[in-house]
Formats: sequence, C-alpha cells, structure tokens
Amino acid sequence: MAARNHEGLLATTDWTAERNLLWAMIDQVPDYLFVKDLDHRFVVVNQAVARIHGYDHADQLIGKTDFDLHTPDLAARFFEVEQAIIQSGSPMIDMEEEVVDAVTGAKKWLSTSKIALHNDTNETIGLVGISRDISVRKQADRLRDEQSLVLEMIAMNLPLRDVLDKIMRLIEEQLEGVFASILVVDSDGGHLWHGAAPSLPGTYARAIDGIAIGPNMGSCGTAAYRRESVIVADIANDPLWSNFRDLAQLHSLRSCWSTPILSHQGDLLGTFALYSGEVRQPGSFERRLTERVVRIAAIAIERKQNEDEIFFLANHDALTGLPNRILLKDRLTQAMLHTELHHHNPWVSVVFVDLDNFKTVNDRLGHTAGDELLKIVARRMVGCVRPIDAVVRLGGDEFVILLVDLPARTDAISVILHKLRAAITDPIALDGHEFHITCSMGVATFPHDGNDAETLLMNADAAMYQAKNSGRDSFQFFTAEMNTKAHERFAMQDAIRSGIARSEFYLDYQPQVDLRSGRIFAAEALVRWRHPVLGVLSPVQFISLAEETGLIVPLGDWVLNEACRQNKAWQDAGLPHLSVSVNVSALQFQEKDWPQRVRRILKESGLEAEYLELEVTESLLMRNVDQAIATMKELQELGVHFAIDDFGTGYSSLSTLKCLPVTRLKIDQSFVRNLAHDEDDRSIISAVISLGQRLNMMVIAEGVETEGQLAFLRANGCDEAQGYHFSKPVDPGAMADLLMLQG
Ligand SMILES: Nc1nc2c(ncn2[C@@H]2O[C@@H]3COP(=O)(O)O[C@H]4[C@@H](O)[C@H](n5cnc6c(=O)[nH]c(N)nc65)O[C@@H]4COP(=O)(O)O[C@H]3[C@H]2O)c(=O)[nH]1
Repeated sequence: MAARNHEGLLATTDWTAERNLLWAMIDQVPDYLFVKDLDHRFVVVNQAVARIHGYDHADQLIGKTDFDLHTPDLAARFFEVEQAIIQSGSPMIDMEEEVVDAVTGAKKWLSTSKIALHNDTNETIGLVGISRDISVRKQADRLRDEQSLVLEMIAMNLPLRDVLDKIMRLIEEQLEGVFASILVVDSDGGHLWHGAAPSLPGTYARAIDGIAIGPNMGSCGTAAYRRESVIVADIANDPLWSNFRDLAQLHSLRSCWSTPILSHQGDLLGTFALYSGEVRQPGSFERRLTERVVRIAAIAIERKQNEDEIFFLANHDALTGLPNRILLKDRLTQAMLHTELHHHNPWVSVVFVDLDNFKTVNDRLGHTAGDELLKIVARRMVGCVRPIDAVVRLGGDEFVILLVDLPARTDAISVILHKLRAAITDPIALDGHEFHITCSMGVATFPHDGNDAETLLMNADAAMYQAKNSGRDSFQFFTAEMNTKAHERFAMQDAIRSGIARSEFYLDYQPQVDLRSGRIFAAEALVRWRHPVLGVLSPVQFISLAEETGLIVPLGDWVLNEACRQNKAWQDAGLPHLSVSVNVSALQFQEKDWPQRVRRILKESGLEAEYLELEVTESLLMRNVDQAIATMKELQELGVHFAIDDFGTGYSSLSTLKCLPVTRLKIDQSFVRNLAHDEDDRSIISAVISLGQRLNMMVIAEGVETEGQLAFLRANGCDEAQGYHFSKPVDPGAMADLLMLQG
C-alpha cells in the first residue's frame, strides 16, 4: 500500500473512499511514483519505489532522502536537478538517465519526469516525480545502433577480423558472464579457424584453432558437421566434448552453445559460440541474440569471401589459376623495393617464357587439349621454382617467372632455367598423343637491366625474342644491343601503322607464264613500302613484323583491294584478261568475317571472282585443316581460286591435299634454285609435278631464272612458271606494256 505522511504535506487533506481507491491504483502502476517535500524527503511513494529499493512497505521510505538510498554521487545528482526544479518552477520531462540500482548495483536506465508541486496559494511545497525503467528499450536501441555500426564496417570493407571482433564485443556487452567466439571454415571446408574471440582465454583459443569438423568435435566442430545448433549445457558430462573436456575445464568453461553460420545458399561459413562459466542452457534473450549475430556474421564472412574471390579473379589467370600480369607488376615492384631497402645485393630476375610449338597442339587437337597442355606446363613450371618466386601467365602461351632473392650470378639463374627447360620439354601425353613442347626464354635482371617493372618485362621479352630468333628451345640473357633492336621493332611497328594511313605502300606485279603457250595468264601482286626515311623496303623486311603485330590484317585488306582494283582497271583498259594472285597471311585467313570481306572487296572493285587467286601457304592450311577447308570452300563458291604457295616446304599429306579446293601448286623457289646441282631437288620437283597432275591441279614453278631451269621444268611437264627469267616484279604500267606486247 502506498504511503503518505498525514502529519506533513497532506495532513490537511480530507480523504475520501475514492481517494483510497486512487492510491490503490497508484500502487498497481509499474512506474515509480513519488512526492518529495522541499527538503527532498519522500512524503509519498508507491510500492514500485519501495520494491526497487529493497523495502517491503512503502511506509519504510517516508522521510528518507536520496542520500539514504543511493551513492553520494547519484544522490547529489538527483538533488541538484530537483533543487533547480523547485527554484525555477520549470519541470523536467522524460529525462533519460543512467543510474545504478540501489540494491543490485547493476546499471539501469530510467526515463524520469519531475514537476514542482504547488499548494492552493501557488506556493511551491515540493515536487512530484514519475520514473520508468527503460533499460530493456535502451539495450535494444544500443544493440540496433551497434548493429548498424557493424553493418557500416562491413560496407566499408574493414578487415573481417575487426568486424567479427566488434560483433563479439557487442555480444559480450549485452550478455553478462559469457564469452563469445566465431570460428571460420577454411577453404578446404574441413577445419575451423579463429575469426574472433576477444575474451576467450588465449591458450584455449589457440588450442582449438584449426579443429576438424566432425561428429564428436565439441560444440563447434559438431555444429559445423551437423549444420545445426549444438547446445552443450554441461561440458564435463557431454560425450561431444570428450576430446576437449580437460582443456575446457582448465579454463573454467562449463557450457558452450554453438550455432553454424551459413551463407544464403546454405554453405557453411563458420560457427558462432557462447561459452559460460556455469552449467546452464541459454536463455531466450541469448537465443534471440545468437540468431541475429549469426545473420550478421554470415553477411560479413560471405562478403569477405566474395571480395577475396573478386580479388583472385582480377589478379589470376582463370585457366591455370596462376597470378596474372596485374599481380606480377605488384610482386615485381615489391621485390625490387625489398632489394633496395635491404641494401644487400641479390638479384630479382624476370624470365619471359614463350612456348615454341604450342600452336601445333592447339591446331591439331583443338582448344580443350591446348588448355590442358597449358595447365600441365604451368604446374611443371611452378614445381621448378621456390615458393617465394612466382609463375605468372600473361596470356596465350606466354608466361613470366619472377625469381627473387637470387645470388648475383648468372650461373645461379642458368641452373633454374635448365631445370625449367627440362620440365617443359618432358613429353606430354594428350588425347593419346605424345607431345614435346619446347620453349624460348629471355631473362632481364634488376638492377642492371631495368629499374622498373615495365622496363624489365620489356627487356625480358626482347631477350626471349632473341632466343626465338636464334633457333628456339633456348634462353638468352638481355643485352643492351637487344634493347636497340627492340626499340627498332617498336618504331617499325608504328611506322607500318602510319605507313598504311599515309598510303606509303604500293604493289608491283610479276607475270606468271603458261609454259605451253608462252603467254602471261596471271600476275602475282607483291607489296612494297616506300618508307619516308629508309627508301623502298621489300616485304621480307616488314611482313613478318606486320604478322606478329596483327597489322597484316589492315595491310592485307589494302593489298587485296588494290590488286582487285588494278586488275579491273587493266581489263577496263582493254588488256587481255588475267588473274591476279594475292598472298594471304594466316592471321587474315583466320579472321571470322574474312570471306565476307573478300566478297565486299570484289564487289567494290567490280572484278569478277574468277580473276582473283589467293595464295596460301602449306603451314597456314595445316594450322586448322577443317577451318581452312570451310573458309576456302565458301570463297570457292564465289568463284575465287586458290594456290598453295611455297609447296614442298610443309608437310601436307596427300589425303589432306585431296580435300582442299586448290587450283594450283606453287613449287617453292628454293627447289628451283638448286636444281642444276641438287639431285634431291630435281626429284622433289618431278614428284610435285606428278602429284599435281594426279590431283588435277596446275603446277607452277617459282623463281625460274635460267633457261636450264626452264628446260628441266618443261621436260618434266610443269604447266607454268614465274621468275626473273620472264620478268622481275614490275609496276602496273610496265605490266600493262607486257600484256600489250603479247597482244
Ligand atoms: N631470287 C629470285 N626471287 C624471285 C624470282 N622471281 C620472283 N622472286 C621473288 O620471290 C618472291 C615471290 O613471292 P612469294 O614466294 O609469295 O614471297 C613473298 C610473300 O611471301 C611475301 N609477300 C609479298 N607481298 C605480300 C603481300 O601482299 N601479303 C603477304 N601476306 N605477303 C606478301 O613476301 C615474299 C617476298 O616477296 P618479294 O620480296 O616480292 O619476292 C617475291 C619475288 O620478287 C626469281 O626468279 N629469283
């Protein structure tokens, strides 16, 4: 029953039965209601106030002040506020204040209103107060705020460890007497590692770091294994803890409740556990909190995993899983910095590796087998270097090996290069075939071959190029001379590009002669470059570079265009119709829309397709026979003819040749050149001629310079010939004269 001081403040009041009822009601209210006089003594309190202060009856509080009930600090705080209210008459409404519970000593939050109390003559005679315990709401608010903070940390990509640590601390603030811990599953999915456990004893945390996921592996290992919560209320007596019981007891851990953390696709990410020093089950608040933590932790871990994956994808090659160019530059720069900072004298070497005959595998067995080969070679290379080194795939069949912290001697590198070469050249079995892959390697070393990643890579590339040029299957150390050559190559590349734009290229034509009639029936278009500084350059000086750099595609388009245009112009000028033959590079031929481009060029020039012959080499055809046949057939349907250039130098099989829609075989001039002295060449020529006849193809001999060569060819039934003996390649005007001469 609420208490009131009849002698004091309310003594003059005439109480009625209704008022008694009112008091009874006040006692039912869970809020704390009280009235104080001007000396801050309680004159009215309800039961709630009595209870909170540990009294059975409200009467027991009457006449007491806050100084009798609270710590001096808190009582003084109340006193000051109330004094101000009494003096100013201004009320204090819904003031939220953190106080210490007078009985339990625990902190709690109150929302309090205090209002000055006046008598009939409007004099202040005390104050009336009402307080409500808002600890639960405050705790929920704090939890929500902290949760937002954690989500913000996740959004800001702060380290996972910090985020998990923050979540654990947040839980421990909310729950008295428990230790929170998060374990994260490793990439093989078989073990759990500590993500965060800020308050668990360090020796315990370290002892269970890396525990296996399994059926009897304490609360966490088992929860991860079963993918459901495992509540162990008494560690000492639970069989799941048989392996870790002593460890837990040593650290006074008596119960452990663990819940698996799952991704939104249901994959295991880790476990969340609460440990208590008491033998008990979790309460409902602890269960609710666990649900929330598990959700937030899942977001944090999953996000980190996604980020790791994105980082990995951005920095690694998808096929081999090796680091890529981006990571290489980073590692190389770090390695150089490390060498510089530590002032010792080791070398950092960049080895550029290019497989010599990878294309053959790709063309013969297709891309899947090619990919498999690259993976095998990648693994072998990784096996040859130390873990501190790096094997990087740049793309295609190009790799870079970064060797760090090497003794400053070339022989130390040579040992590794020999090992690499041996590993790569070891036979590789693919699709029932055995392949021998060789490689060309170029080495550039920090500090003397370059001071930055870009230069070192460029120089290693130049050295590799040199190795390739000097017969492949070898390695070269970078020299300053190579640098000059590399620069020349770059300059040349730029010059070709601008040469195309500035129309510096032109075509000469070389007649092809029918040996029976002696008449010119065709002309081969041969490109030349009127270089602004170097003068006229032969195709030998620039075609291979144009092929390597892809510039052959625009250049080849131009040649084809110009040859068709010129042939049509001769025809329009009334000259005898002849076929123009144009050399085609593998790169052009492999362009997906190549047949359409030829069709468009023919249409634009107005030349009928039957007056165009495309010269392709044997090696081009053998790269991918099926694709070559398909492309040739498509063009053949238009009326375009095909000749196989440099025939005899490649390895076309008879069965392949039979499938190819080819009109003409061109005997390579190397055989013609030596035929006077070389019996073998003579045999080859007569074999090619009879082969052509059997396959219903015309045979033309290239590079015919002498009457003797011509006589031999005639005697062996060769159909046609081309060479200086008839005419050197000439400009279009001279070609027109030759045509006019023969009428
Ligand atoms: N010693 C000697 N040489 C003779 C004789 N008759 C012709 N030649 C030369 O032999 C080459 C024949 O062309 P190719 O085998 O197609 O060999 C060509 C061809 O593979 C390539 N080429 C030329 N123009 C083009 C083009 O427009 N596109 C492509 N992709 N390659 C081209 O460049 C190569 C060299 O062309 P050129 O320097 O014009 O050299 C030409 C020609 O001038 C002879 O009796 N004796």
